[in-house]
Amino acid sequence: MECCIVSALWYFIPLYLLIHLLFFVRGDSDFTLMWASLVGHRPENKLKGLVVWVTGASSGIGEELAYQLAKCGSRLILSARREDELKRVKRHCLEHSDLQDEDILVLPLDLMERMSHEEKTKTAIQYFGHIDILINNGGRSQRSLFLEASIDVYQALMELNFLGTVSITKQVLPYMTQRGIGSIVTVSSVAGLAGVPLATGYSASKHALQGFFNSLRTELSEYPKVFISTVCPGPVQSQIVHNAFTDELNKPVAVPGDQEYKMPTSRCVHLMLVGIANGVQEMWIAQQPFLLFNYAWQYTPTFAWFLTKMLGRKRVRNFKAGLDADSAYFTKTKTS
Ligand SMILES: NC(=O)c1ccc[n+]([C@@H]2O[C@H](COP(=O)([O-])OP(=O)(O)OC[C@H]3O[C@@H](n4cnc5c(N)ncnc54)[C@H](O)[C@@H]3O)[C@@H](O)[C@H]2O)c1
Repeated sequence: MECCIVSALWYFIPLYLLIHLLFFVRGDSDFTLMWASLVGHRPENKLKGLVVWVTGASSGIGEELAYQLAKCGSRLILSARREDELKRVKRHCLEHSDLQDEDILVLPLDLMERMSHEEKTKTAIQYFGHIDILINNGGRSQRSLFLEASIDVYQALMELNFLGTVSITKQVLPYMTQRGIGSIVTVSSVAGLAGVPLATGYSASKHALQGFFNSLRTELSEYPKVFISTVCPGPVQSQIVHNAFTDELNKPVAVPGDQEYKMPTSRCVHLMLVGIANGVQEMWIAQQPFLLFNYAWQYTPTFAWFLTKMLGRKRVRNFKAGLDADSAYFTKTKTS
């Protein structure tokens, strides 16, 4: 009998390790999220009927969040600065889901206008009665060298990505602690875990978010049903490069480059919703080699530094030559 168990283990353990290795190499999310997507709750079962507030809902990840949440049957509050774009997203949601007009509130909001956040939150609460999930998604990236960029750009990045997010959270969280239930989900980035050349201010703002929400999660331990989640995507198809800050405020990115090599927005958002449905606290969502890079940062930082310097040098050189800095990681450098 003992002999049978030992020989079964001889087969089982390598098979188990092989499955893990395959997921590791082929996967596009961390182990916890991967596990949740295999055996966890389905978003369509868990998120139906919940009230979800999405900031930055007018394009990219936020727009796709609106579409997939609408299909799950969540009731939505859609926020960004441009009302016409939000109305377009709302129309699309209504055309492709069973939601009714009254299930979606368009609530224009500028994350940088912090004085307005209390009133906006009251409007949302008055409309739906409560908020189940706040998804802090709105934000902008950066494409400029620190030596060339104005300090105003750094101020704007912190005001928008960090303080804007903290400000909305400050307004919404008391309603959740009062009810004893709710989720605050914040879209951070791989740049919130590791350093990224040409994005020193962006990376700093996302590191700030990581530090803030990791601390807040611990502070809220007496509210076991109030969840704090951070999402760390690698490159995802969206308008993020077009909308990035450069070395001066209001100066557009010269060479946004193509987005094709990045993770499809729908895949990223699907994994996010799986993570939200299963209360995953930190989600790493990235195609390879970015996912491996995250693991390297976590477990072998010296090796990660070596990689960062090698790839970073290439990225900076391409940028200085006026080429698209991003696609340089993957293909021959592209000029448009
Ligand atoms: N796309 C990626 O590769 C990637 C990777 C990691 C993290 N992220 C993060 O994902 C989030 C969404 O970005 P995206 O990729 O969809 O880019 P995007 O540019 O397509 O969307 C950004 C959204 O934020 C909104 N926004 C910008 N400034 C705002 C302001 N002052 N007030 C209110 N809303 C504002 C925009 O209107 C838009 O709706 C961001 O927080 C970004 O940092 C993106």
